[in-house]
Amino acid sequence: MTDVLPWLIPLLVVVVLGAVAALVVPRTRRGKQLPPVVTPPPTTVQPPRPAETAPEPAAPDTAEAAAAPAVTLERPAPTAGRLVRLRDRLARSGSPLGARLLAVLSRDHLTEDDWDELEETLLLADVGAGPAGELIDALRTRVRVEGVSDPVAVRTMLREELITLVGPDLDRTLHTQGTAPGTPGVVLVVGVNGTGKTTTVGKLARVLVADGDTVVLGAADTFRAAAADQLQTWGSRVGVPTVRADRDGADPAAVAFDAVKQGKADGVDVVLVDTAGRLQNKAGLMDELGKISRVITREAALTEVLLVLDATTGQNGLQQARVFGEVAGVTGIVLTKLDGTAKGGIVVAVQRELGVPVKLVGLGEGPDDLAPFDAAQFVDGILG
Ligand SMILES: Nc1nc2c(ncn2[C@@H]2O[C@H](COP(=O)(O)OP(=O)(O)OP(=O)(O)O)[C@@H](O)[C@H]2O)c(=O)[nH]1
Repeated sequence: MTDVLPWLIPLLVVVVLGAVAALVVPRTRRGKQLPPVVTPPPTTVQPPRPAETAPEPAAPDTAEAAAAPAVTLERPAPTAGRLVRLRDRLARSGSPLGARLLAVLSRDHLTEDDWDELEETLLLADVGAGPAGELIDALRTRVRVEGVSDPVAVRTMLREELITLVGPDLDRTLHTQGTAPGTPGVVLVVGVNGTGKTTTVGKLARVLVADGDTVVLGAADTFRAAAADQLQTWGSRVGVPTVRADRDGADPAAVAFDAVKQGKADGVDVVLVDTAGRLQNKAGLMDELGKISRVITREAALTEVLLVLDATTGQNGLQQARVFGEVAGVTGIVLTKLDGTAKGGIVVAVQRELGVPVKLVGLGEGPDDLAPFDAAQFVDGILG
């Protein structure tokens, strides 16, 4: 017996420990310590990819270095003064308008034909009949009363009247601040396909990052397969994560909801949600955008609904604007591709059409070619 005792004691200890473990583990599994069984979520948060412009990593010394390539984030250009910086683009796009107006107004003794020519120039630049008529009336009155003739005075007069037409007092603030403590501002970006929505969301993320905000992107354009990749690349360049669906054609409202939820959980300042741009019938559009808005507002208030319009599409763009204005509760307009058109007058027309101010303008395909809109700077741009 004394020979067996040294073996028996450890054996007993092992048996007792085994019994205790058998009793405790199942209980713990039923309790709170262990995570619940997780079903795969419909969306995933994609951390920023290494920036495309990151330098090629040097040959790594260790396996760890190879697994973690250096990420070089881009530093977006400051937003202050962007429109002034991009003024040459406007001057190029608007010069026929500005130059032609000035040329006619500088003539001695303006005739009826001259006034007709002015009106036609405004109409060709998509200003719209109503606003064009108002501008002509205002200019006629001033020419009659003030007898303006010297070129500098003519330019000043035209500048003042154009600024009045564009609306210097409209509130063009981009509402990106959450309305309740702990909730992000939520910006929903809508519009017809190809107008530049995804690009605008990417550029806007850079604007916000440049201004010191933290951002999450929601890729709710689940219709175009490449849109989420495109958005994720934009975000990656400035260290902004993208919430996206795991499969094409997923419910855009679910993605929008998850993005806002994620933004709230992460305590970010702003969530930007990109949407699909197909213009089906009005009822379908209304259903889809309505559902997206409804599910978002379960998590946080929508602080801005931006309608992206392509400035080169003229009257067609206005027609689209009308439909989206009716169904999406648009609070601001982004006018893209102003660099590619001489029809800067669309700024005036679209504001009149929707009763909503232009808040941002796209002036090129470059990452920082999006500028906050300002009436005076815009007019200076088109007058050259
Ligand atoms: N010149 C110029 N091109 C622009 C501007 N904004 C966007 N684009 C270009 O317009 C094209 C379409 O842009 P996207 O952002 O893919 O358009 P989208 O509205 O998201 O399109 P869908 O996803 O199909 O709905 C791209 O080639 C952009 O580079 C701009 O301000 N100026």
